[in-house]
Amino acid sequence: MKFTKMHGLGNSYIYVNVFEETLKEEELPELAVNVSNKNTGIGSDGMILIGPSETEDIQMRIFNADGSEAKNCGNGLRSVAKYAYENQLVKKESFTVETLGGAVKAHVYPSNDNKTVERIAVDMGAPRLYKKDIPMKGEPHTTTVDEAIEVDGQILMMTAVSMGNPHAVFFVDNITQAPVEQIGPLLEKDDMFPESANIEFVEMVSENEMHFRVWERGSGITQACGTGACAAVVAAILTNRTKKGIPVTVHLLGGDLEIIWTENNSVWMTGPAVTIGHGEYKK
Ligand SMILES: N[C@@H](CCC[C@H](N)C(=O)O)C(=O)O
Repeated sequence: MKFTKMHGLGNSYIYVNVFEETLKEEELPELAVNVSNKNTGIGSDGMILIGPSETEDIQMRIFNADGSEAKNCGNGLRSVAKYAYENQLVKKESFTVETLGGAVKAHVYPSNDNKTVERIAVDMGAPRLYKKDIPMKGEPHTTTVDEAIEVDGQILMMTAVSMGNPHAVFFVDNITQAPVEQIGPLLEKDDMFPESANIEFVEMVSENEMHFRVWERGSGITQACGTGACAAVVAAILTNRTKKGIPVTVHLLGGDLEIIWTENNSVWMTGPAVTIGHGEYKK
């Protein structure tokens, strides 16, 4: 199986071009687990398939390192956009990508010779806030904004946001002391999230800057999470820490993303994507 390894701010995936490779549906979860293993596989946070779409210009499917299929991936979308443009799967700078979490619009900024792309903006669409859309247990048409929950004997204030995939965001005073490894795995699989959740910790620096750490559903601690960064900015706005229309620089372990929730209810994410290399994986 031919593959390309790419990363967005250190959040790396094995990308498979399924316009060319034929993979069986039933082998995908195990393949994702195997390629992601850093000792016996290639080493990554999961596997992403780039393929044809019946409704959009291209399709992305994302599998976490534990083989679970997720509905969206921000860092993956920027890498998919770069790959699709550089490999001429799309021939325009703005195009649409189908994900299980809905369709999104990507815009690539190519080099002068049009051959390479380093920076990509993605319109991730409107955040979904109702419990039924996260999904979360409870009244389907209510939201979770700065709501107290008890985890591991601690009371934490949680804001829940779906960016096509589920996120629970917690604001902390000092990001270096955020209990990512302690609370992340406990909350990820808590009963209140029937499909599990990505868990994020955020320290506000100002209304246009924040520090961010993540425990990703199905992959654990990663260097960055694009949908998580979008959810964090939405949560900061919902809890009056910043405002719609103000660009926010999100400092993740692997680097920075620019996020803005616009007045017309779209969350834009702008940042880099990098190709690490290509190879052939013996299945
Ligand atoms: N790293 C991603 C998110 C990948 C999926 C996530 N772990 C989930 O299960 O929802 C990103 O950059 O958004």
